[in-house]
Amino acid sequence: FEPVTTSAFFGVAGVGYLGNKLYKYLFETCDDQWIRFNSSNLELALNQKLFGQHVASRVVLKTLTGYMNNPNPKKPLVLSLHGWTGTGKNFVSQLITESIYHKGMQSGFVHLFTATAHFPHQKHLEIYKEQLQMWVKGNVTKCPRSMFIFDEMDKMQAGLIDSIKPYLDYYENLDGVSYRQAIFIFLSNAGGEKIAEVALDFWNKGRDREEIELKDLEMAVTLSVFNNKQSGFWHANLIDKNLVDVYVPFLPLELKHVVQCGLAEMASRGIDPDQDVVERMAKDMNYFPKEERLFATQGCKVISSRLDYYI
Ligand SMILES: Nc1ncnc2c1ncn2[C@@H]1O[C@H](COP(=O)(O)OP(=O)(O)OP(=O)(O)O)[C@@H](O)[C@H]1O
Repeated sequence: FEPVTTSAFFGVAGVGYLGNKLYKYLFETCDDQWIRFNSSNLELALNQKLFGQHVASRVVLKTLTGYMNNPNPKKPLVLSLHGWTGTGKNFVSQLITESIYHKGMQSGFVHLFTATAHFPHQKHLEIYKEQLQMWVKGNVTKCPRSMFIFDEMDKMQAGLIDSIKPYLDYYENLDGVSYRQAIFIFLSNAGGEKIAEVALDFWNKGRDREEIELKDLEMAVTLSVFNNKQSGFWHANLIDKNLVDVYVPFLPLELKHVVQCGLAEMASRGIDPDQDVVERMAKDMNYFPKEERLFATQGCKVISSRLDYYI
């Protein structure tokens, strides 16, 4: 029997320690080396990269900072982002992930579901429900600070979200798993038209867009979500049960925001931003309502492909 000498022990322990360090350096792990919320980064990104969304920007920053700084949240964070197409809902989700996960959307702890891609067949609803439940449970067990983004909520079959409803609730744990560190983000166009009506009303009254507050839009959003029986929210009664922490309204974008998006797109491609080119492109796009031509029908969504014709 050879007693292990102190130096040999520390040698082995040292190699183990270094190995562990190297592993954590190379592979994403569920700890603060890879997952750390940076509120100032989020604030900066929202201020500099997101155009025309003063309400959404404020609500997202406040809610996320409050939740992430709370060591004992009573439930997982549930955000529901609403608005017209191309107004920045996916983009904001991306900025949120980048402020928490070192790898942003590429993180293995961020899970994106799209109704049409992941749950396309109505007849498979029961299987989807089971799979979704297992996926969420399995991933939160692996990493409590997991994020789940559900895009196209209005195309999600009513009933699907039912299966994960218990996970969004105030339980301390379910079958030994606590969901309180998890973040759920729902994206949908529901409420987009009503939000546009409010924005148009402000414009008609000669009021500044920046005067619009969350309270002016909240009712518009919750009512349209509540009244839409087709919506994936309907069956799950997330509204009745107050499981959604905040509804984040996205305003329809105006020509000046489309121009900002165009300039940002040019800069991101390493091209000198050209105001004339971008304005020409922005003016050729479609706007609604027909008479006022105030809001971009496709928001900033098609900018990157459109720009190619004008450069
Ligand atoms: N408000 C905005 N500020 C800056 N860029 C934006 C904004 N809105 C959209 N964009 C740009 O347009 C792209 C498409 O927008 P995004 O996918 O976020 O729209 P969406 O609201 O999720 O649309 P949909 O409802 O159709 O899914 C983004 O990747 C971003 O580059």
